[in-house]
Amino acid sequence: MAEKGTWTVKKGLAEMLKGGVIMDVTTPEQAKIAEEAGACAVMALERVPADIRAAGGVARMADPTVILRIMDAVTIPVMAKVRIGHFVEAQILEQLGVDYIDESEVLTPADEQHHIDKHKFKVPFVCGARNLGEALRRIAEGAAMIRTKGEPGTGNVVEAVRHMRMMMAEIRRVQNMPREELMALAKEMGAPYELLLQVAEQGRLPVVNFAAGGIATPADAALMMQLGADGIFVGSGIFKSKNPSARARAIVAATTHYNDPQVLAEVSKDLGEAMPGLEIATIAPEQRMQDRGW
Ligand SMILES: O=C(CO)[C@H](O)[C@H](O)COP(=O)(O)O
Repeated sequence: MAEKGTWTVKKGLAEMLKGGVIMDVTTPEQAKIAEEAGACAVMALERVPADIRAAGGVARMADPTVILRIMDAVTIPVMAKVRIGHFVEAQILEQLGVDYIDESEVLTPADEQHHIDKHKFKVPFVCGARNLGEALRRIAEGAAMIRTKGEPGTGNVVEAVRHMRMMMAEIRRVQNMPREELMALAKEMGAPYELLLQVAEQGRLPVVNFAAGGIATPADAALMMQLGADGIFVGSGIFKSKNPSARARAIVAATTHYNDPQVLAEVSKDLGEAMPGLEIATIAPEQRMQDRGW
């Protein structure tokens, strides 16, 4: 059996989630709804991003009691969020035995300059990124999974699209570049050269890349998959909609059958109202979650 905490195991765990939907949940009841709808994992947190946005103040790691109750309620992997740079919250989550930690911009950052040294942990980490340089910096720190950031809690997919298009365009550029130009690009992107070289050779990130932030409909999920996402994170889109179970099932089906318009048309019917959306231009700069971290 592979030893827990090695790079291969950490990365492999994320690969097993490929093609699936990871759903934010705040209670064991929501976790059961997610599992029954076919989620490949759940993410335990105190409030979904739309509620974090509305509440203001400091958003922290969820109460361990709630996380443990969620772990008891489901058989699928349970992830949980820590604040950027808050390595003690991560120590606590590792102690609780969660399957994955999300060092997330959705919570209030604890450190404005430094992310967690994720190599120190046996539990794997996922981190957000808006472009290739940011993704490779997080991977260099030990992230075994990446998700594009989008703008969480808005129900507006436009930023998720922007970040995924940016990531894929940069990967294509690197792939087609003469090798002697890579070092200068590594310097410009602030990306480790060895990782950039891997991207050039493999034509993809060294770890799986899900899409997150603002996905609210089955069509949004399929759009992100067609743009190249390996899977989907949905938070507010499900539990801030009128019928969470139906919408959760539909988003799972749309993620699986993302290239089949007939299925997409079918699963998009009769879902009740989607979450209310937010125009990105109306968000004050200091409330933009995607700009947290670097
Ligand atoms: O993984 C996440 C960020 O850490 C969230 O699950 C994701 O960003 C949720 O965003 P939204 O509420 O817009 O679906």
